[in-house]
Amino acid sequence: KFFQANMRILVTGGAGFIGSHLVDKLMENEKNEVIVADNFFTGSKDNLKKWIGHPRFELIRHDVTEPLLVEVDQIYHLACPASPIFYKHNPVKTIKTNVIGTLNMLGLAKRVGARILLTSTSEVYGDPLEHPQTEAYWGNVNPIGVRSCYDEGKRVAETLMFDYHRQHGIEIRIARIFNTYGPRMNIDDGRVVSNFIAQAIRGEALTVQKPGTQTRSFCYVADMVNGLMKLMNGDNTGPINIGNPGVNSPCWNLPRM
Ligand SMILES: O=c1ccn([C@@H]2O[C@H](COP(=O)(O)OP(=O)(O)O[C@H]3OC[C@@H](O)[C@H](O)[C@H]3O)[C@@H](O)[C@H]2O)c(=O)[nH]1
Repeated sequence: KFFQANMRILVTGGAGFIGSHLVDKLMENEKNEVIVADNFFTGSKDNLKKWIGHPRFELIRHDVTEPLLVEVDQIYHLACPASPIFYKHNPVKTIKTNVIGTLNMLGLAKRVGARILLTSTSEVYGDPLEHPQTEAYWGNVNPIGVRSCYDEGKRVAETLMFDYHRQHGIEIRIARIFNTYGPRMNIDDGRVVSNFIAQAIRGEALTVQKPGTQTRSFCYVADMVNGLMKLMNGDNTGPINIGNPGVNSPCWNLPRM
C-alpha cells in the first residue's frame, strides 16, 4: 500500500444524491479509504467521476439484495430509491432492497465487526397524527398502501438493526432522513423541491398536489451529510431525525423551512 488509510468505509448507494455528497466528504480525509457499492438504478457514475481512479477509492456495481464480501470498518447503508415515483416503480424490489439488502449489510457488519449506519426515513411516521414528529413517536403507517413498500420496508430495516444489535452486539446507528434537497438531485427526481424549481425555470405552473395543506421539513444535503457523519462517529445509536426537531438530536434540529 502506498497510502496509509486507517479506516475503510463502505457506502451503499454512494453514487446517489446524498451518497455521493457523503463520499466527497469522506474522501476529504486522507486517512479514509472509500468503497462504493451501487446498482445505478437512481444513482449515477457521473456523481463520482472526480474520484474514479483515485487510489483511496473503489466503485463496485453491486445490488445489495445480493451478499457482498468486503473487509471494512464502517458501513453507511444508503442504498434504496428514495423518491416516491422511483420507489413505487417496482415496489417488490423496493421492499427486497430494504429487507434483504439490510440483512445482507448486517451480516457483513457482523462478520467483519463493522459499525453500520442505516439511512431510514421520516416516512416511518406514515401519515403522522403528531406534528412535528419526534423520535419518541411510533407513527401511523398504512401496511398495505402504495407507499408501504418504502415505509414498512424501512421500519423492518430498523427492526433488523436493533435485533442484530441486541442479539449479536453489532454497533448500529439509525438516521431518519427528512426531505433533502441540493445539487445533484435529478431533474426528474419527482420530489417537490426539484419539481418546483424545474417548473419555475421553465415558466410552468407549480404542481401543488392535493390536499395542498400537507407539510414537510426540508434539509440541505450538506447539513444532512454532516448529521450522518456525526451520528456514525458519536455514541448515540439513534434513531435520530435529521432535518427535523427530535428528542434525541437536540443539536441537529435544523431550521424548518
Ligand atoms: O410536484 C409536486 C411534488 C410533490 N408535492 C407534494 O409535496 C410533498 C412532498 O413530496 P415529495 O415527493 O417531495 O416527497 P415526500 O416528502 O413525500 O417523501 C420524501 O421525504 C422523506 C424521504 O425520506 C423520502 O425518501 C422521500 O420519499 C407531498 O405532500 C407531495 O404531495 C407537490 O405538491 N407537488
